[in-house]
Amino acid sequence: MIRDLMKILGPKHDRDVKIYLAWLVAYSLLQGLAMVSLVPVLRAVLTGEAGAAWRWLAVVLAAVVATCVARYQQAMHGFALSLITLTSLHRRLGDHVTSLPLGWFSSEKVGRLSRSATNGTLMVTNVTAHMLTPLVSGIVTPATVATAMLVLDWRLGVATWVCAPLLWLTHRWAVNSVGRGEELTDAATTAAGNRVVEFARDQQVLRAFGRTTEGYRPLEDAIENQKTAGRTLLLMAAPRLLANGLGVQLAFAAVIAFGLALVVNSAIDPVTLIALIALTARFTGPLAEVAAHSSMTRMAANALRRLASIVDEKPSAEPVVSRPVTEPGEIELTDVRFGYEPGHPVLNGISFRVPARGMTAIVGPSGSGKSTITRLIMRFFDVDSGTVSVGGVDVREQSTKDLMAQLSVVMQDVYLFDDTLEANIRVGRPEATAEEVREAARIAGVDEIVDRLPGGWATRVGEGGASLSGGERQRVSVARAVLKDAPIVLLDEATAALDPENERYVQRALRTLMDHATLLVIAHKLPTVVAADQILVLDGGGIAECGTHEELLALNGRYTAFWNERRRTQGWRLVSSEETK
Ligand SMILES: Nc1ncnc2c1ncn2[C@@H]1O[C@H](COP(=O)(O)OP(=O)(O)OP(=O)(O)O)[C@@H](O)[C@H]1O
Repeated sequence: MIRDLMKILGPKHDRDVKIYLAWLVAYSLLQGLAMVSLVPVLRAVLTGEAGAAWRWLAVVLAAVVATCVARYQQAMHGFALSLITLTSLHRRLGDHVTSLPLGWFSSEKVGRLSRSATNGTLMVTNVTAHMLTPLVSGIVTPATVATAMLVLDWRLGVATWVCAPLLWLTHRWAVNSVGRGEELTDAATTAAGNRVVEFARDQQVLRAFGRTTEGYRPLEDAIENQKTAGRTLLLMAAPRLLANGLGVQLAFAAVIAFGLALVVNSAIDPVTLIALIALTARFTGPLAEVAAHSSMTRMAANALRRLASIVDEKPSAEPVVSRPVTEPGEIELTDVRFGYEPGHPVLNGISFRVPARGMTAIVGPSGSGKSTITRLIMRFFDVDSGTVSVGGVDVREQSTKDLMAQLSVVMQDVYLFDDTLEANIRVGRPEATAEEVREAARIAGVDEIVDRLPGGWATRVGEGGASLSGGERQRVSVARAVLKDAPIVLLDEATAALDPENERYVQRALRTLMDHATLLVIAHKLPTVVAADQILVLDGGGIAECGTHEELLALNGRYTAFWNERRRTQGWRLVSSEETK
């Protein structure tokens, strides 16, 4: 738990944690000593030695004052650490997450991150403020008392130490069951949370297929799993926690019974026994408190471990020195093998070169790995073997900043921030002047959207660009690429037909981009394919054919089949629309 806490707070706060722990241990030790010093007081009172009683009372007082000072110090340091956790953990998580490879961001991981960043952080804030104190004092104070018992009466001391491992074992047994149960409920809660988000996001599809009234099976299953996990936690943990509390009281009773047996056999005088019973009663208090806090402590330990596991995730390997680009605008893949999961290769030793300037189109059946190629070029994932070079240099030898400076990306799923159109275009190059932003907007046809919006340039576009149509969002994305003016543009052409107006704007912007950039297009439309300087036909994890449109048609192979298929589909559409007029 402490190791995880240090990990998530970072090395900068190691010293703060150590000072806090030192005060906490000092407080727990002093608390034990204060309890022990009560024994001679009691003994003196019971035997009527007034002078000794006053002397020992002074010792008790001194021990109590020292305990209070240590308690105050540990509480203040604990609260200070809590504050540090609250203010710095989100930043630390944010900084770390931005260094992770983009392949890490699956919906399951993002769901877990969001739960850790909210509930987890609150839980961790409580660790130093409240939770560690009963845990540490619940171990150190009884250990101090039990050691002192050895000095006061070795037989009762040994009896107390014999109980300790048994108590520890029942405690671990109870706490581990809480931990396991909590892991199950956390996984089930994360899954249910993800399903709720999916249910809300996909309302359009669900309603279109009438799936909202009869219920959405995956969500119902996830909620049912969550209930089962909660019940399992309760059934697993409650009896064991009860047994743990009972164990503490039984140990207390056993030590008293043993002491009484010693008195009966005249091995110890009754006065000492009464004093030691008073001490044993104080001894069980902190233990009972550990038992009472054990489930919360275990949950906090799990939250700490989950946060620590995020901080432990390896950032993308960045080179010590980023190698400068040697062939601006060029992309080359050499014998690249890659799969998302071991044993399921997507690309099987693929090699091709995209020369600077001009347009290269990638075509191929769905699932053949077209988008995967663009992800490898952007280094969202690292190849299993082979090399991906951008600008003449292996992407692994370039810093993310240098690599991304060479690339503009226009994907099908355009995400817009809930901000103005201007701010959304400016994402392409934040330092661009207002004129440059307007010029990029004009080239991509965004100015025409602005004219129609009630607030003009100042209109907010809603979360994800919800107030714009798909075609309009793509125009904004193209404007970003125009503004960025990177030497390479990766474009995933929209599969859905854009209306002629959007199509015209997007094509015009692409021609502008092509004037001084390399265009690598995942092409879905025949005019784009025909206009390409080079066409790569992807199939079976490799390049099946490569050449210009004419060269590939002459081969009469896969490309010809693809071409004929697309023309037939397009022809069918034309006829169909004619007929409906
Ligand atoms: N994040 C991922 N994790 C696991 N497998 C994936 C992931 N992304 C894609 N795949 C799998 O990799 C294969 C290639 O996917 P990719 O998206 O590159 O195909 P594509 O040719 O772009 O398809 P489409 O034309 O339908 O977009 C597919 O079998 C797909 O299921």
